[in-house]
Amino acid sequence: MLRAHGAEAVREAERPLLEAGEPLMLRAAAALAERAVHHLRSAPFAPQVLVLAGAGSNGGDGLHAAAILRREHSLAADAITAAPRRHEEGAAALEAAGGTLHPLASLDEERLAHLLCGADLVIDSILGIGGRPEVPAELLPLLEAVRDSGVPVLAADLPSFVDATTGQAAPEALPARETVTFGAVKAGLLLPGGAELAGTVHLVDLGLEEHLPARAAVERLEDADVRALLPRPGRDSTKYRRGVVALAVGSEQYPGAAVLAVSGAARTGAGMVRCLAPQAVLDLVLRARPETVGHPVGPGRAGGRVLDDETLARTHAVVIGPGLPGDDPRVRRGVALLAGQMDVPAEAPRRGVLDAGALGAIDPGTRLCPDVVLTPHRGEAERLARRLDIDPDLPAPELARALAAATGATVLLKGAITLVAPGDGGPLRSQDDATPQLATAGTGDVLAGVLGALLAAGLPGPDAAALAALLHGRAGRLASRDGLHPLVALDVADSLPEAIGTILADAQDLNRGAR
Ligand SMILES: NC(=O)C1=CN([C@@H]2O[C@H](COP(=O)(O)OP(=O)(O)OC[C@H]3O[C@@H](n4cnc5c(N)ncnc54)[C@H](OP(=O)(O)O)[C@@H]3O)[C@@H](O)[C@H]2O)[C@@H](O)CC1
Ligand SMILES: Nc1ncnc2c1ncn2[C@@H]1O[C@H](COP(=O)(O)OP(=O)(O)O)[C@@H](O)[C@H]1O
Ligand SMILES: [K+]
Repeated sequence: MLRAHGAEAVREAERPLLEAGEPLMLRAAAALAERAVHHLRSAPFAPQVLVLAGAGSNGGDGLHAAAILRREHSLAADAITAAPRRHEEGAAALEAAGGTLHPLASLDEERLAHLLCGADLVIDSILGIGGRPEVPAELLPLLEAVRDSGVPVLAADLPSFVDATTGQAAPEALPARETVTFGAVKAGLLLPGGAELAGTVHLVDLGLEEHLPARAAVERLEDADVRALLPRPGRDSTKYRRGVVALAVGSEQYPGAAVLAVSGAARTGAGMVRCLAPQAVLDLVLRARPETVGHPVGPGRAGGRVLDDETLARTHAVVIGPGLPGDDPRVRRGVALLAGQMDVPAEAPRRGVLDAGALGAIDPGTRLCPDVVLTPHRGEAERLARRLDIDPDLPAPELARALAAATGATVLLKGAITLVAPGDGGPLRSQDDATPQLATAGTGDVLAGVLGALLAAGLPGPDAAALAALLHGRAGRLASRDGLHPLVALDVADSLPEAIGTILADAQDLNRGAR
């Protein structure tokens, strides 16, 4: 699990080490220099490095790194000082190593272009965790020139003009090939904004770990976590023990959503998938997925109980919403079931997914638990926020957190980066496993099914939600050959077994290697 922290937590953690006289900046600079050398390994003879240095400690990191590149790697490294002041100790180190510092104000357009023309790598050390996401006017031409030059950028600690805690980024901030981050992954590197600029994140251990708060600000599941979390069948497994999921999905208007959600659940390894839908929808589902257990919802029974008490007691999670109009009786009953407002046996599931059409049935009085997961995309989240009297324009992390706090449910906010705000107030999860090829109708229905299967298997809501986002994103990448070609939603469901198998097989190989 990647665990990231906000700026304040990092400053607190580094304080005791700095007070003890630990040379943190020199260590950070040495690691930065090492990564620069790594990136220059296939560069032409005598490569050149250009450091953009701010006045704070981030600038100090870059200037010391340039000095180390000169002293220890015999590389030509110089700097542009991007602020009226400069980091004096770093500047002195670079000058002593034979480097040149060009004050930005002294460079005209031609001279700047000339410097960039000779550079093989730019180190962005204008701002670190002290940076605000606004670019001063005098720096705009510099950033534009670097961007236009196409020279790869290595960001020191985090891309400049990104808020280390929220990820908020200035539109002009420089995208990096890699971010070499010091002591701890910064939350802003995992959140929308910063994540798009960071490139690969390389963490440098500075001994901060034991001083960081036990609770991270943002977490991200990785492949090793899939192995730990994903239940796999054993010799004593039965279809009931693996988890039974019931999906109230699909209508005359949107019958295909049922096929997609059911396929997502079945392909994730549910023990049994029940589908509660009109007969015409069930016919379609059964043609695609004959293993589905169908429960017809007739016009006469539309408002009635579709599952009897005994069946309900042997169902472990429900998925309500994909392909349902807001006034479908299954929506009202499903929300009432999950909110505990229905007279059902004690064993009836109180865990499940509210998606699409079911999100409209949530009002300010609806109280849910963290094992119920709401899965809105941005538009649905904004509509829900308005009904719950929450500012719909909040940045994504805050919007997800506010919706979770207002409902008690876990909120999975879909997007290029999928955010999960746990209903119990736990750390935000941020999953960046997807491909833009997933932006096509019906892929969200598949996700609801995946999540339903994981909840039915007994995973806590926040874990199930983050894991579902990871598996769904990975299946999308597989289905599109890493974003190379278009996919349709059913391809994502069909790729789930291979996506899961690949992650588990790789983990097994790693384990063997360690033995
Ligand atoms: N964590 C660790 O263990 C280690 C951390 N280390 C390093 O320290 C870095 C943090 O250093 P830092 O505190 O000096 O802040 P940094 O980001 O360099 O500069 C902030 C200054 O810039 C200014 N400013 C802000 N926004 C601005 C804007 N938009 N446009 C223009 N100016 C702006 C602001 O001044 P203000 O405007 O507020 O007066 C402020 O003074 C950290 O990221 C890491 O690289 C390592 O050396 C050792 C190990
Ligand atoms: N640009 C993108 N990059 C990566 N993933 C995306 C992007 N756009 C959408 N997705 C993913 O595709 C899915 C779309 O879901 P949703 O909007 O509910 O579609 P639908 O309602 O048509 O099923 C979500 O899992 C979302 O995270
Ligand atoms: K930086």
